[in-house]
Amino acid sequence: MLRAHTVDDVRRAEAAAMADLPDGALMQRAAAGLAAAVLDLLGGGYGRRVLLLVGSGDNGGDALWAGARLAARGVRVDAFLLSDRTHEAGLAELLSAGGRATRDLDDLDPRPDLVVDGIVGIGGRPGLRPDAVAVLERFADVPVVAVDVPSGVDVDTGRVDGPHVRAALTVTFGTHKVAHLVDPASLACGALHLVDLGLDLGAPAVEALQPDDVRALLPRPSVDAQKYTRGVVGVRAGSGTYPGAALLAVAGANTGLVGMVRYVGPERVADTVRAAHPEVVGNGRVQAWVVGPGGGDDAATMLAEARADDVPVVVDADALRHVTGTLPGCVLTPHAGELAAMLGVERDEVEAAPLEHAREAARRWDCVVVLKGHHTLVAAPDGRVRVTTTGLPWLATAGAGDVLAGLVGALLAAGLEPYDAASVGSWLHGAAATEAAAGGPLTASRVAVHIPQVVRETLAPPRSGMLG
Ligand SMILES: NC(=O)C1=CN([C@@H]2O[C@H](COP(=O)(O)OP(=O)(O)OC[C@H]3O[C@@H](n4cnc5c(N)ncnc54)[C@H](O)[C@@H]3O)[C@@H](O)[C@H]2O)[C@@H](O)CC1
Ligand SMILES: Nc1ncnc2c1ncn2[C@@H]1O[C@H](COP(=O)(O)OP(=O)(O)O)[C@@H](O)[C@H]1O
Ligand SMILES: [K+]
Repeated sequence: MLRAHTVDDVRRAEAAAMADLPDGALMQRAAAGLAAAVLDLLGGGYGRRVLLLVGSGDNGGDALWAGARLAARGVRVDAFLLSDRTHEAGLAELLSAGGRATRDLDDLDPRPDLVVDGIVGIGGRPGLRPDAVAVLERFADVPVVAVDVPSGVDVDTGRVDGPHVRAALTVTFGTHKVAHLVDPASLACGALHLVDLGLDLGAPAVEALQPDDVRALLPRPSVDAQKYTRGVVGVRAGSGTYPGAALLAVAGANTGLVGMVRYVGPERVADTVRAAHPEVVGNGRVQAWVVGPGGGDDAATMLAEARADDVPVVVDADALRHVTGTLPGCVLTPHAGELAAMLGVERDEVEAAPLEHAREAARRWDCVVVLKGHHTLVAAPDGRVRVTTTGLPWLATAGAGDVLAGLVGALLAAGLEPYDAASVGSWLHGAAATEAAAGGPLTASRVAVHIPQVVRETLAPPRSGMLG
């Protein structure tokens, strides 16, 4: 599991670790990891040119200590000091290693290969001061390595309300922070690199499933399995106006993860579904329903009929408009526009603070909420949140959400808890999209086709060192 903690969690863990360590030991670990990551990105040291942007706190200290290590490797290092206060020991170390420091923009090497953002870290308030904005604008074409977090983002919420750094790489320390995973701040981080500090941390604020976690959670048939013991998922989707949504939701449900798939909808749509998926049968008992994709005016009835069965329901698309009370055990799968309409706020507000809105929705409807987007959030009513980091922007295509709803329904029917079904489904969906895209465009149907292959690769046992 990739885990992200709040600033308070990190401060507590750092204080505990520092009590047992010599002064400055954590900063040395951080600086060593940062310097190594920078050298890696530069492809070497000697003759390269690096500009450090140095703020007043320990984030600037990390940059200076790392700069000293880079200078010792032959990198030409300039430090631009943004504050009257500077980490003194770090600055002295940089200067004695042959680096330069200035407060004058015009003294800087005009063509650095890389900018290191040590403006602020976890102690920063969101936004940047004009002097920081000016220097970032001057070197706008140069890739930035952010120290700990891209300066200017709100570390605990992932909001970006003002100017902020856009990094190609973020080198963080001890643990990931919420802003590394949650949009829109995650979009400013670039690639992530974690330097271990040996901190002892508690429960994370948000987490992201990794292949091992998905492997452990994936349903698989027991040796004595029958189709009914593996679970049956039912899909109530599609209408005369939107028959395709039924096909896509069924395609997401019918990837072999359950024993059987049922489809309930208009006869003409059912004929199309059966033609494409001969395994699919009609109405009957199910362990989970998927309702809403392409439901149009029938969505309210679909939801009411599914709810009458007292099994978990994945509520998607048109059915989301008919959610009135709490839905314990169920999963809602809105995108930002749909969640905004449900909460009575503007879409922009949800997009600016998806974590806050997903958590609020999960609490309000007492169920798991999947807020779809670049980094889809899966929020549980008790406050836990998982972030999906698989997938790619090509997945933002019509019908992709229908496939996801079907897939999550199948995992629910197979017996996963709603939080696991939603997060594993979203992870598989993203991974299948990446496989389907293979570096290019994709359509929603292709995402469904690639799900079995992703499941296969995820289930394959990790290679043992001894057996090769
Ligand atoms: N505490 C520790 O043991 C460790 C801390 N480390 C580093 O220390 C950082 C935290 O250091 P600090 O607590 O000193 O805090 P920061 O360096 O993040 O920033 C705090 C300083 O920046 C100023 N500031 C706040 N918002 C600003 C803004 N928007 N624009 C300009 N200046 C602003 C504040 O006045 C304050 O002086 C971490 O992010 C990490 O990089 C690492 O060295 C690992 C060990
Ligand atoms: N920028 C992005 N990067 C990666 N995935 C995205 C991005 N934007 C949207 N997605 C994903 O694309 C899918 C779109 O689903 P949805 O909005 O429901 O479309 P539809 O209603 O047409 O099916 C979701 O799984 C969402 O997480
Ligand atoms: K920073």
